[in-house]
Amino acid sequence: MDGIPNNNENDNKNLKECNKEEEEVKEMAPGSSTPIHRSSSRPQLDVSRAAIQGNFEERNPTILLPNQSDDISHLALDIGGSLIKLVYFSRHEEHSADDKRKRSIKKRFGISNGSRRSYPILGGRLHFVKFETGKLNECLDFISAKQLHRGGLDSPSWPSGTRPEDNTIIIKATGGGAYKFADVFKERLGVSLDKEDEMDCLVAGANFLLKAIRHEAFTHMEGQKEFVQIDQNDLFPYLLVNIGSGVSMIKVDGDGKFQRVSGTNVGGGTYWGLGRLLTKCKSFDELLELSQQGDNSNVDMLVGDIYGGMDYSKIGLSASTIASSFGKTISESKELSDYRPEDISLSLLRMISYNIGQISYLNALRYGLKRIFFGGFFIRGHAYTMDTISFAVHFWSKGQAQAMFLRHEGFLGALGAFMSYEKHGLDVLRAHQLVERFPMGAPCVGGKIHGPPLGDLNEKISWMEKFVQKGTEITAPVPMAPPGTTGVGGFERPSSRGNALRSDASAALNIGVLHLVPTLEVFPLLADPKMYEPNTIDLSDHSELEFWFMVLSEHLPDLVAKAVASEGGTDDAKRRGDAFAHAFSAHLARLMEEPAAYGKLGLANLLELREECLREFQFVDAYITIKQRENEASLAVLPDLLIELDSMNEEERLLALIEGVLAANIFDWGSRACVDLYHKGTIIEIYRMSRKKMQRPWQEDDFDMFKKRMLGCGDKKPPPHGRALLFVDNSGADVVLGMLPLARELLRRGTEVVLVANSLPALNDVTANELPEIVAEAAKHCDILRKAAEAGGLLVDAMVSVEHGLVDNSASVPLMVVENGCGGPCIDFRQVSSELAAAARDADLIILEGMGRALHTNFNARFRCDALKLAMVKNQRLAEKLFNGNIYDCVCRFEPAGEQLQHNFS
Ligand SMILES: Nc1ncnc2c1ncn2[C@@H]1O[C@H](COP(=O)(O)OP(=O)(O)O)[C@@H](O)[C@H]1O
Ligand SMILES: CC(C)(COP(=O)(O)O)[C@@H](O)C(=O)NCCC(=O)O
Ligand SMILES: [Mn+2]
Repeated sequence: MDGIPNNNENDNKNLKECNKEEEEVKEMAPGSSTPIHRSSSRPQLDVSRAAIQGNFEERNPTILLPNQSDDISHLALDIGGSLIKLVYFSRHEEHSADDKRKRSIKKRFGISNGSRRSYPILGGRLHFVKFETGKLNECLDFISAKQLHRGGLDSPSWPSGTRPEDNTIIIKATGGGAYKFADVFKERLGVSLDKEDEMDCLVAGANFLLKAIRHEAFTHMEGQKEFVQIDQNDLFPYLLVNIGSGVSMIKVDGDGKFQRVSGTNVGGGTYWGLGRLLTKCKSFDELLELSQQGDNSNVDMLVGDIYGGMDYSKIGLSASTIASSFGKTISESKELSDYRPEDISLSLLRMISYNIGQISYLNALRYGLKRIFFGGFFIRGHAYTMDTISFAVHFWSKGQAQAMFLRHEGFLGALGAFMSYEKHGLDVLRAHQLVERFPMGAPCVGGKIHGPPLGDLNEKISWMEKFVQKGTEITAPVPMAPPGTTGVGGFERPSSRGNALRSDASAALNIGVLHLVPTLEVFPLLADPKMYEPNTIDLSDHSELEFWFMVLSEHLPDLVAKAVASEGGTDDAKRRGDAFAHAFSAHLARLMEEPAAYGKLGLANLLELREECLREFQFVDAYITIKQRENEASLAVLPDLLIELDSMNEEERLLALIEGVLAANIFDWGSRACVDLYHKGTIIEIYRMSRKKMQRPWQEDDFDMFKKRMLGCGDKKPPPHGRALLFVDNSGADVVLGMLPLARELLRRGTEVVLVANSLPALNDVTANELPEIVAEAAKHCDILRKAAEAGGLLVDAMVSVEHGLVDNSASVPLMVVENGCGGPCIDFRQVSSELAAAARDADLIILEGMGRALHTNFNARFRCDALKLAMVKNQRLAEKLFNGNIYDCVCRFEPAGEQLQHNFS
C-alpha cells in the first residue's frame, strides 16, 4: 500500500451497508456485553463484583473488592545500623475460572494443573520497603497496618515448623537490630524474631538476585549504565562488597560457600555521620544532593596544589588527582564556616567511595577475583557514587577487575533472611517465572512524600493526586549528565554529576514488585533461548525512547477517554482515568530522565507497562465495546468472504488469504495513524480499502517460498503441517476476516490449528477468553470451522446453532485456543503460559501476526520450526527503521525450519 486508504473510493452501496452496520452497533446496549472472564496467567487484581462502599455521593468513596485476596505469607527483616529493610510476600489467589476451554486444553496437552505442582508456592508478589532505623515506630506501624506479621498464620503456605503452637508469630530477621530490638517487636507486635546470620543472608540474597533476576547487575562508568547478563554457570567466585553503615567484603564461592575476607569501618555511616556534623544536613538525601553542587578542590589537596599546578606524570598522577582528601582544611586561616557544605559533602563522598573501591580492589587482587559486586544502601542508585567506585576499581586494577552494582542493592540481607524460610520454593524459581512490575505509590518512608501504607485503590488515587502536586521533580525531565573529563590518570572527577537526586518516592520506582509466576515457561520452539532478544528496537538509543515517549504521550488522552467510557463514564471512572494518566505520564517522564531506571527496558515492556498501569487503576478492558462492535460487524460479512474464497483455486486462495491477513491487520487502535482512519470511515470501508490496495511485492515478500512449502510445485505435494500455532492480534476484522479464514484453510488441509491469544486485554487485541465465542459465531456459517471447533472442545460452552445436526467429528482435525501468558501487545517468548508451551511441543508451524508480535518483538527471532511473520506496518518511523519503507507497507516473512537450523550452525 502506498498511502492512507481513501474513503472516497467507496461506492454508495458500500456506504449504505456501512451505515446499517453502524446503526446496529448503536443499538447494542453496553450492558449486554458478555462478562469478562479474566484469565490470570499473571497475577492481577480481582475486580469482579467490585462495589462502592458506603455513600455514593461521597467525594472519595472506597471501592470494595470482595473477591480480592491478598494473603501475606511471609515477612523478613534486615535491621541495620541505619536502615530497616523489609521484604514481604503477598500471595494472590488465582481467580481465573477453570473453564471448559482450559480443562479441555489441559486434558489434551497433558498439563496437570499447570506445572506448578513441583513448586510449593502458588505465586504471588515480593515487595521491598525500607525505613530509617531511628524511626522504628514507623516500621512497626507499617507492619501492623498491613498486618504483615499475621497473614501468614492462616496461610497454608506457612512453612512447616514455623507455625508455632502457642500462636506466637516467628519472623525471620537479620542485622544487629534483630538482637537489639527483639523485645520491641515482641511487645508491640507479639512477634518473635528468628535471627539469621547477616553474612549468610547477604550471600543468599546476592546469589538469588544474580541467578534469578534478569538484568540485576550492571556496570556504571562515566555516567553510562550497562546491564550485564551473568551466566549462571560462570558466576563464582566473586567478591561481594556490602556498603551499609560499615562495609563487609565477602569472597563468594557458591551457594552458602563464602568467607568474609575483609571490611572497613569507613562506610555509609561515616559519610552520613560526618557529613551531618559538618554540613548540618537533615537527611542523607539532602547531603547527597548537596554533593552534586560541590567542588571538592576547595577542600581536597590536589597533586597540582603540591606540584605548582603540574601533573606528576612520572607516576601517572594528573594535577587534578586528589593527593589528600580534606588536605586543604589544614589551613589555619579558615574555619568550618568558611567552607561550602556542598564542597565538603562532595569531598567526603569521594574520599569514602575511593577508599572502599581501593580496598575492594586489593581484596579482589588478593584472591584473584575479577568481578566485584557492590551492594548496600550507601550506593542508593547514585550515579556519582557508582562512577567513583568504578573509577577506583578500574584505576587500581588497570582495567583487570570490574565493579558491578545491583538493582536491589540494599535488600540483599533482607532477601536472604526471606530465603531462609524453608520450603517456600523461592530458591527454585528461575528468571522466566519472575515478572517485575512498577506500580505507583508503593509506600515508602523517609523521603519527601510519604504516608501510611496504601490500603486500597481509593487511597492510592489520593496518593497519586498528592504525588502529582508535590512530585514535580519526577515529572520534569532532568538534563542528562555532561560528558566526563579524563586526564593523565589518577582520580579525575567522574562525570555523572549534576543529575538531580530523586526523592525516595520516585527512587522507589527503581525496583519494582516481583511477581512470582511459577506457571510461566520458556517457549520450547525458540531456536536458541540464550541468544533470544524479543525487542527489535533498542530503547537505549535515546532518540528511539524520545520517539516512543512522544507516541505514547500523544495517544494518552484517547486512551483515557476509552478507558473511562469502558467503565460507564462515571465520576469514579474519571477520577481513576486521571490517576492512570498521571501515573503513566510519571513513568514516562521517569524513563526519559533515566532510561535504565527500571532495568533494561524494551518497547514490549513499555507497552505492557501501559496496560499494567490501566489494570492498576482497575480498568479491566478499555476497548471492550469497540472490540465487540468490530467483532459483530466482521462476523456479519464473514459468510460472503468465505463463499468468495471457496470459489477460487488453491493457489489463488492462498494468496487471497495472506492478503486478507495483512489487510485486516490495519485494525490497530494502538496506532495513531489508524485511529485517525477510524474517524474517517467504518471498519468495513477501511477493510475494503486496505484489501484493494494490497499489492505485491510487499516490502518483505516470501510468499512464493511459503506457497511452495504449502502447495509444492508441479506434481509434488508436500505433506501438510501437523500442527500450526497462530498468534492472533486484534479483535474484529483482523481475527475474523484475516486469521480465521487462514486457520480454516490449514484445517482443511489436515493441519491442527491452535489459536494463541492474549491472557489479558491489551488495546484492541483479542483475548483467549473472547475467542471461543467468536469461533462459535463463525462456525455457524462454516462446516470446517464447526467440526474442527467441536473436535477441539471449543463449542462446549458456546451455543452453536443446531441447524447442521449432529455430525461425527472423529475424523476432524481440531481447532483449539490457548492463552499466551501475556497482557501486552507484544510477546516475549521467554515467558509464556504453560498451556502454550505444551501446545508448542508438537507444532511444526508458527504464524505470528501483527506489529506487536511480529515486528516490535520477534522480527529477528529464530524458531526451530517453520515460522511465518505477517504484519502491516502502521507507523512511518518503524517502516523506515526496519526496511527503509513506508507506513502501510506489509511484511510476509517466511523462515523454514531447515533454514533456521542452517542459520544457527553457520
Ligand atoms: N534515607 C537514608 N537514611 C539514612 N541512610 C541512608 C539513607 N539512604 C541511604 N543511606 C545510606 O545507607 C547506609 C545504610 O545502608 P544499609 O545497607 O541499609 O546498611 P545498614 O544495614 O548498616 O543500615 C547509611 O549509612 C547511609 O550511608
Ligand atoms: C501497540 C501496537 C504494537 C499494536 O499493533 P498490532 O500488534 O496490533 O499490529 C501498535 O499499535 C503500535 O506500535 N502503536 C504505537 C505507534 C503509533 O501510534 O503509530
Ligand atoms: Mn494488536
